[in-house]
Amino acid sequence: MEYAIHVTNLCKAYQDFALDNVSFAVPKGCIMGFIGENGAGKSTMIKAMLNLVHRDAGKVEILGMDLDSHEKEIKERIGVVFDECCFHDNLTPADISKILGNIYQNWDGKLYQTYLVRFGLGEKKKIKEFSRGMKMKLGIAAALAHNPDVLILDEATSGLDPIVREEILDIFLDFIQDENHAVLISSHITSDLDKIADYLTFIHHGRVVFSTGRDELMDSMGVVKCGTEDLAGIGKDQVIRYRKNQFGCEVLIRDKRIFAAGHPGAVIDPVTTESIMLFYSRGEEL
Ligand SMILES: Nc1ncnc2c1ncn2[C@@H]1O[C@H](COP(=O)(O)OP(=O)(O)OP(=O)(O)O)[C@@H](O)[C@H]1O
Repeated sequence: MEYAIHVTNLCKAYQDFALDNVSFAVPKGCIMGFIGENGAGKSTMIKAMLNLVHRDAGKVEILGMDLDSHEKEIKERIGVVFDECCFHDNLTPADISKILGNIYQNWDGKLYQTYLVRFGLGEKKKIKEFSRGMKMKLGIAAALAHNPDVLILDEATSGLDPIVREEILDIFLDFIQDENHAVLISSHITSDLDKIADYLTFIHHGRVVFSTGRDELMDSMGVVKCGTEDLAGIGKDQVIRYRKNQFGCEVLIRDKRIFAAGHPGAVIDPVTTESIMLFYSRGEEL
């Protein structure tokens, strides 16, 4: 399998937080959703894999190139959007086109204008007059307009209304129709990831809990409701996490086929990205 992004054993320590040997890979033609609660380390991970913060250890390869030896080539071929607008308030979208046109060899002014029109962004309006959502859309238009092969987005859809978000998600889905393209997107809007992500990487307290195909997760895991006294009967190897509530508990099951074979007639509910996150973050191990 060819990877668009391949991160191996990345470590980064701050005084009160550390990314601990984070590894994951995004295959070409795929969208990877990066999930985890506030402070889990998603932004630090994204900054470290772009050399925006210093890495203590680990290897980052993007489009088959090592970040340390090919940073300039890599940056030419990736589009990055953060949750905060990185353009100066006094600039207009037209100014940004001039600036980025001088930076990126592949800058496509016409494509940029197409996105501005599509997103309803006036070319001459100053960024300080933009709403948060408009700034996010501008960042996405700018990231796409130099024809990148890889998009890296950190909470880039968080300020957008559901209609624009759906439009942006469609753009990402179109983008990966080219099998050489890939998207890494961190988001708290897990329903968006349920719509577009092929893979999910879940990071918790700076460590990767899982990094795997979304379908694989949805096909294997399930949720079972039972009494607390029934937990032991399910078997430790099948219980990933459980959460107590006023009626008993909910259990995240590792493999619903194995569980169903051992518990004929049991009701097994499907999982969502959000429910998996909640079990891992708030649930208990047996
Ligand atoms: N420059 C810094 N110096 C010290 N600690 C930092 C710095 N940047 C981030 N951290 C710490 O690293 C941890 C992870 O932060 P990070 O922003 O990567 O999390 P996140 O998963 O992106 O969170 P959120 O979903 O809230 O954006 C936090 O404890 C944060 O305080």
